Amino acid sequence: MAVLSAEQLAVGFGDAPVLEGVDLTLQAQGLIAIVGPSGVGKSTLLRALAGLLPPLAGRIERPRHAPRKARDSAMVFQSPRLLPWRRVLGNVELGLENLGVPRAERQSRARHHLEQVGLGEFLHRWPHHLSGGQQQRVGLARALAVEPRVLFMDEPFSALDAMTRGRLQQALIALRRQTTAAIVFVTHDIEEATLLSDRIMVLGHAGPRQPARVRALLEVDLPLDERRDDPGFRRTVHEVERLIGEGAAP
Ligand SMILES: Nc1ncnc2c1ncn2[C@@H]1O[C@H](COP(=O)(O)OP(=O)(O)OP(=O)(O)O)[C@@H](O)[C@H]1O
Repeated sequence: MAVLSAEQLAVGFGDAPVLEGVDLTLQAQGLIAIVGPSGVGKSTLLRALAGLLPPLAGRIERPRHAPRKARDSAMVFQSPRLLPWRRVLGNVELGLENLGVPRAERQSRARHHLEQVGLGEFLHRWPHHLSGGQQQRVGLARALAVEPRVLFMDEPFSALDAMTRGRLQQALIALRRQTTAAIVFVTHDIEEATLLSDRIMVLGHAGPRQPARVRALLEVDLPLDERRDDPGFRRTVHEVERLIGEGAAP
């Protein structure tokens, strides 16, 4: 089921597009990774798709469904931006308060999503008593709790050490089986993109003073479990590296 579609989207600031010609359809339960060189417009595209930045051209459609106490989308950033004066549970309940969800339901939804990210034991901790990886898990639970149709993640694991990052990648792979949200995941890390996604959108600069373009949209047809061990994993990583390394787009 399509939860969002974009057609010939141009995004940028003022009247100058940073990126143009983006066609994209997001399906429930899919994960698309967006990769490309620094400054190509990955975060700008994410913000436009999330409705935080008006597109300069093109159309974004978000099919409407029956009203429910949920959000169309939620964001997870590099830093989780937790409220220091609220405990873990209170931080996750926050978005549900804004949706007008009654207290008992709020608490049970927040608990459920904290358990989902492996933090069932930490409900009453203060954020500053958590590690960076645990704080990022709280941010993820907070985003999941509003049951978004699309979950936007902007380099969510890039501030973490390699081991914590690996654990959170595995947590996200497990989560994909339990959520119906479509996930859009911006990353610099091509291995991470290949590990997590079923499609990879490669953005590329098209030339000096020209807006960037979509260079390729690859299908990643590999099993989610033990994906690194599949011979197709390296092939896909190399293919994406090659696409990013290419000069000007045709
Ligand atoms: N608020 C803004 N006003 C004007 N230009 C901006 C603004 N934010 C970003 N830009 C410019 O838009 C372009 C794309 O930025 P964006 O952050 O989307 O790139 P990115 O691909 O996410 O980069 P990185 O990988 O380094 O995070 C850059 O040239 C950047 O300087």
